[in-house]
Amino acid sequence: MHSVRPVLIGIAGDSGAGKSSLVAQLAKLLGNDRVSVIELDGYHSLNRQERKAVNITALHPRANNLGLFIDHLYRLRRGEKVLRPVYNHDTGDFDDPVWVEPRPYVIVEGLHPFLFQVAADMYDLKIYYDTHEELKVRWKILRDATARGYTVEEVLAEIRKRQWDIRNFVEPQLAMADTVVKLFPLEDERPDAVGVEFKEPADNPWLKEKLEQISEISVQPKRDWIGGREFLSLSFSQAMPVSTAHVLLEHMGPRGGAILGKITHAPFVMPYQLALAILASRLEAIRQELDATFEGRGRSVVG
Ligand SMILES: Nc1ncnc2c1ncn2[C@@H]1O[C@H](COP(=O)(O)OP(=O)(O)OP(=O)(O)O)[C@@H](O)[C@H]1O
Ligand SMILES: O=C(CO)[C@H](O)[C@H](O)COP(=O)(O)O
Repeated sequence: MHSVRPVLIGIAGDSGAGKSSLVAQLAKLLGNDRVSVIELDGYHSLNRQERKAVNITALHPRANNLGLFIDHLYRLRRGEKVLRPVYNHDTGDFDDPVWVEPRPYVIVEGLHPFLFQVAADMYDLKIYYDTHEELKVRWKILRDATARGYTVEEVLAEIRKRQWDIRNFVEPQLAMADTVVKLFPLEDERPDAVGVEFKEPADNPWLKEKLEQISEISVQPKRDWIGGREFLSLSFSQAMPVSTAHVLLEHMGPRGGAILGKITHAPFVMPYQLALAILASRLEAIRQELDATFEGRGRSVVG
């Protein structure tokens, strides 16, 4: 058992939003050996055939063993390793489970990481990945019709079938998030050209406060209401000079500048690259705070 608990991060969002891709890139920036990933698809309670037989989508909580997941989250937070189940998207069935160690960062990504309050309370940061419908559908078709063995018509039919479950079991997590990251299409031919909007609760606007400290950037947040809660929204739709981004990242956390250096050496930073750097720097800052707290307690208490 570790004496210093991991930083727990939950990344919620619909299928095809880009969660796994985001996590892979964050892990690279933080150091793969410092990150453990929990893919929530492993906690499906029914395989593909069984879901079809009872006519339920993977988004319904009943198609998932969220009790086991919450138990694992609790154990990881305490610094214990867990035997996590694995879902195989090639076969539509389960593989052998694998052990997950509580490394300095544990990132949980999937459909329901903080649907239930008892889970939501355990995270250090809850991110809702709210990719614009146009990108999400394009990306899901591209992926499911190549890597997951579906036809385009099957993917479109599945998306239509899932709408009620998305509204009821995935989107409610929007209002629980510490930050909502919305990717949106730009009028740009390049397939990777996406804009990024950060929405933060008005009572805890971490990014807005950091941006306000940088004279090179003028911040004009827009107000937004999600699930009865006020959010402030900050939008990035243009490339930013790397020198400005560097000043910003240095304000964000202990390794902000170094993280940016790992992402690009170009003179300009694209919005998605900036978002990655901001998120990784925020996680480094949380890790540092947690280490300082445990240092103060003599590094022996698991919180
Ligand atoms: N920022 C991005 N720019 C371009 N393409 C992207 C981006 N993020 C993700 N994609 C593409 O979208 C597809 C879906 O992404 P990913 O598998 O990460 O989604 P997901 O949210 O983890 O989905 P699921 O929950 O269904 O597993 C991938 O094939 C990936 O190539
Ligand atoms: O919503 C999803 C999250 O990835 C998938 O559709 C779900 O995991 C089921 O996967 P598959 O379609 O490969 O059986």
